[in-house]
Parts: sequence; structure tokens; C-alpha cells
Amino acid sequence: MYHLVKGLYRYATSKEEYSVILLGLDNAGKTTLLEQIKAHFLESQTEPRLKTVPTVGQNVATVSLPDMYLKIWDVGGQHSLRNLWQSYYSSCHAIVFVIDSSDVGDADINKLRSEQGIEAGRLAECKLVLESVLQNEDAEGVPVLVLANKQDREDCVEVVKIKEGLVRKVFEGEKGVSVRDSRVLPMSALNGVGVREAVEWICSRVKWNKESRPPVMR
Ligand SMILES: Nc1nc2c(ncn2[C@@H]2O[C@H](COP(=O)(O)OP(=O)(O)OP(=O)(O)O)[C@@H](O)[C@H]2O)c(=O)[nH]1
Ligand SMILES: [Mg+2]
Repeated sequence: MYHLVKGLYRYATSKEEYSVILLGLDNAGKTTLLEQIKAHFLESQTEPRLKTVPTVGQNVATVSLPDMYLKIWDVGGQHSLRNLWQSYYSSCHAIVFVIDSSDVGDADINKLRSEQGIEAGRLAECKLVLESVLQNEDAEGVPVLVLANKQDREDCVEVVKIKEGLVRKVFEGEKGVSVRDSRVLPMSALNGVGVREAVEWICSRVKWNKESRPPVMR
């Protein structure tokens, strides 16, 4: 009887859990975003810890929302750490790709061939890294949210340019582009602007995609 009651209680109180992975070049703002998500959605933490250091390895946090848990993985974006990302793809339900809007030149990949220098180098790097995420078989069909971060900076490129000049062109090159849900949103992880909208988008898309990628019950 005890086990039956315990089982029923567990069934009634369990929620779906979805995993989200934060990707993007080093210094893009992934850890800052994770801290803001924790401050927005965890009762135990109200102030975001905004003093970050480059991530070596991973940070993880689970936030409890009314109808689901979101388990968020923040991994290091440094070049030498990027080959670790692929081990997360097969079990994730959404990918968030964070871009530093002040570190992609003018965000026009059509100009890449003619331009040289550090800015073009980071734009080219961002393009290649996003392409490699989209092309990975294990990430096929997973909703992708691209965040144009650091929109508070005066030298940032506006979100529409990042969307048209970089993201849309990379997505157009993807095989089977029509089956993947994607969106580009502006963000300032430092100020917490855009955090709720980003989380809302993720929640709606992981639910839409749950037949292809079922959640875990917790
Ligand atoms: N102005 C501004 N700075 C930001 C923003 N988000 C992050 N930063 C700063 O950018 C730097 C890098 O932020 P992190 O969150 O550590 O970057 P990361 O993507 O986790 O970097 P790795 O762990 O190396 O991959 C820090 O100095 C942050 O304070 C933002 O929205 N605006
Ligand atoms: Mg980090």
C-alpha cells in the first residue's frame, strides 16, 4: 500500500524535464546568461553572480517552472573545448547559441572573403562554429535559439543585422532547414534584458518538439 501511494504521489507531482545547452564562442556571455536565468527563476538565488571567469568544463543548473524543469548546461566556448560540445547533442532538447554582438565586425558574411583582420576573423569563426553545430547529425531537428547578446554596448551590431547578415545565411545552407525551429532574439545578459523572452521561447519549442525528443519525467 505504501509503495502504491508513494508511486501515485510521485506520478502526480512529477514534471517533464528538458535539457538545454548554451553554446557560442568564448566570451559570448553564456555563463552570464546562466547566472541571470538562475536569478530570474531560482528562489534560492535572487542576485545574479555576474563576475564570471572563462568556463573550463561545464556549469549546470535546473530551474523549476510551472509545467517543466529546464536543465541548462553551460559549456566552455574556447577553441580547445568546442569538440566537447557534441557529447551533449543527442540528449539535449534545445540549443541556445550566444553571439557577442560587439565581436562580429559588421556581421555580414558576404564580405568575409574580401576582409582581413581580427573582426573578420571572429565573424568567420562564429559562422564556422554555428555551421558545425547545425550540421551535426546528433543535433538534427533540435530547436535553435540564437541570442544577439551584449545589446547594451554602444559598439554592438543590431539584432536585425546579425539575423540577416549572419544567422539567416548560415541556416539557409543547412540541410533539412525546414524541419528545424529557430529564432534570433536580442539580449543583454549583463543587464538581464531578454532573459524571460528567451526562456519562454525555449519552453514553447521543446514542448512542440517533444514527439521527436521526448522529455525525461522527474
Ligand atoms: N556589456 C556586456 N557584457 C557582457 C554581457 N554578457 C556578458 N558580458 C561580459 O562578457 C564577458 C564574458 O562573459 P561570460 O559569460 O563569462 O562568457 P562565456 O560565453 O561564458 O565565455 P566562456 O566561458 O569562455 O565560453 C564577461 O566580462 C561578462 O561580464 C552583456 O550582455 N553585455
Ligand atoms: Mg562561460
